[in-house]
This record gives sequence, structure tokens and C-alpha cells, in this order.
Amino acid sequence: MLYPMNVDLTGCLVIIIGGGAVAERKVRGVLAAGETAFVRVIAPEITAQLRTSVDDGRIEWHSVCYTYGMLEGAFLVYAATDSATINAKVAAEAKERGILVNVIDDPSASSFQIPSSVRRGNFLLTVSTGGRSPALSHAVRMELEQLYPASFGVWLDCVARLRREMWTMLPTSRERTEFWRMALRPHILNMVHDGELEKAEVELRNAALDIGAKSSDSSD
Ligand SMILES: C[C@@]1(CC(=O)O)c2cc3[nH]c(cc4nc(cc5[nH]c(cc(n2)[C@H]1CCC(=O)O)[C@@](C)(CC(=O)O)[C@@H]5CCC(=O)O)C(CC(=O)O)=C4CCC(=O)O)c(CCC(=O)O)c3CC(=O)O
Ligand SMILES: NC(=O)C1=CN([C@@H]2O[C@H](COP(=O)(O)OP(=O)(O)OC[C@H]3O[C@@H](n4cnc5c(N)ncnc54)[C@H](O)[C@@H]3O)[C@@H](O)[C@H]2O)C=CC1
Repeated sequence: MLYPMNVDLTGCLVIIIGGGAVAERKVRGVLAAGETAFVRVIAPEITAQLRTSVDDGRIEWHSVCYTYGMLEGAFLVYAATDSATINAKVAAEAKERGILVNVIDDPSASSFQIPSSVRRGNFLLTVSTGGRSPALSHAVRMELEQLYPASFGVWLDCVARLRREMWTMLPTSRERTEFWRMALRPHILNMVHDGELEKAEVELRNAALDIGAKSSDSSD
């Protein structure tokens, strides 16, 4: 069983061995996390889209075949060639160096796997099958895209702002916990689904005032 973990790649060197269709998708995923990592692709040939990212200065490309020693300094490695033998060699070097490695043709040799994901701003939904059926992850991701519109990203920014305000408005941890458990109930989420963010925010603020008033009554 896999352990879920969301990683901040800021300043990290991510090395992708291979530059084909799958490598391109993995690079896209890394860049979607904010373009704060250093991405290095090592492969004799790369796709047109990867070449565009090289030309734009978003990634670095070493136009050579992989040889032992090229993983030095990496935080994450993708063994993403079309050769099982090369991928296994990359995995062996990564493991020897204690670097996390994703092997695109061998889940059992991977120390991490990439889930399907839906991003709505900082709101991130991920789906994994532990390598058993990537097609099922893809299908569920398509469903989630329909279920969670862009309004959830905007709503998250609003909730994060309110959360900061609640630190002063509701002074105890107990009050804040009670508030958030009550505040994000289905009828509020339904408003978010319908894009009625202002209405949802007004309801939350009123609920916070009620809880604040109740608490000051009981402490009088
Ligand atoms: C273990 C894992 C390794 C890893 O971390 O990469 C892995 C491994 C393999 N994938 C294979 C095939 C396919 N992969 C996809 C799609 C995706 N694959 C992704 C992740 C993962 N794939 C990891 C497990 C994640 C999980 O558990 O769900 C996704 C979720 C994320 C991403 O890559 O960005 C992305 C969906 C993005 C999206 O659309 O949401 C499709 C469907 C399609 O392309 O439409 C197919 C064809 C249908 C099928 O086979 O299911 C094969 C066999 C190749 C062959 O048959 O030769 C292997 C190797 C093996 O299984 O041995
Ligand atoms: N993990 C996943 O999500 C998926 C994995 N797969 C697996 O991916 C593999 C095919 O990947 P594709 O990207 O479609 O292949 P591809 O044929 O498009 O690209 C292969 C890449 O590997 C590079 N390469 C070959 N030898 C190399 C070496 N010695 N050093 C560095 N780079 C080298 C080539 O230059 C090319 O850029 C298959 O094994 C398939 O089973 C397929 C679909 C999804």
C-alpha cells in the first residue's frame, strides 16, 4: 500500500531519463506544481512539446544517453525510457543514492507513483490505484473534473482568508474546530458548486458571529 504525500519541489533537481510521450506527461505534471523545480531531461531524442519547454527555458535538456553517475544531485528521478533494461539501471542507481524513483514500466521497482490529479488553484484532488489500473484513475479523474468546478479554487482562497480572520475572532482552538466542522456542511458546498461564493461567504461570517456571541455569553 502507498503512503500519500504532497511534496514541495521548490529548488529541487528533478531528473527525467527519457523524452518520449510518457516523459512529457511526467514533466508537465512537475511544471504544473508551480515551475519552482529545476527540471533536467536526459535523452538523445525528445518530443516537440518538450523541445518547446527547452526553448522557453522552463526545462534543461542533455541530448545524450543515460550513463551511471548522471543522477548525482537529484531529489526525484523518473526512469522514463522505452527500454526496460535502461529503466532498471536508472532505478538501481537512484536506489543506491537514496533518491526517490518512478519507473514508468515497473510499478514494483518504483519508490513513488504519480496519481491522476485535478487542480483548482491550490485545491488538489488526486486518485491512485497503486499501479493496478491507471485507466481507472484516468476515468475517475474525468468524473472529478465535472464534479469540482473552478469555483472551488476561488472558494479555497476565500476560506483561507476567513481562517486567518478566525484566529482572532474565535480565540480558542475548540471554537475554531466547532466552527469549521459546522461551516463547511453540504448546503454551503452546494453554493460553491453553483458558483454562489458571495452568498456562501456571508453565511460563514454569520455563523462565525453566532459562535463568537455564544462563546462570550457562556464566558460571562
Ligand atoms: C504505476 C504508474 C507509474 C507512474 O507513476 O507513472 C503507471 C504505470 C503504467 N501505466 C501504464 C498505462 C497507462 N497509463 C495511463 C495513464 C496514466 N498513468 C498514470 C500513472 C501511473 N501509471 C502510475 C500508477 C497510477 C495509478 O495507480 O493510477 C497517470 C495516473 C498519471 C500520470 O502519468 O500523469 C496517468 C493518467 C493521467 C490522467 O489522464 O488522469 C493510461 C491511460 C491513458 O493514457 O489514457 C494507460 C493505458 C491504460 C492502462 O494500462 O491502464 C502502464 C502500462 C503500459 C503498457 O501497457 O505498456 C504502466 C506500467 C505498468 O503497469 O507496468
Ligand atoms: N507510467 C505510465 O504512465 C505509462 C508507462 N508506459 C510505459 O512507457 C514506455 C514507453 O514510453 P514512451 O514515452 O511512450 O516511449 P517513447 O518511445 O515515446 O520514448 C522513449 C524515450 O526514451 C529515450 N531513450 C531511449 N534510450 C535511452 C537512453 N539510453 N537514455 C536516455 N533516454 C533514452 C528516447 O530518446 C525517447 O525519448 C513503455 O514501457 C510503456 O509500458 C506507457 C503508458 C503510460
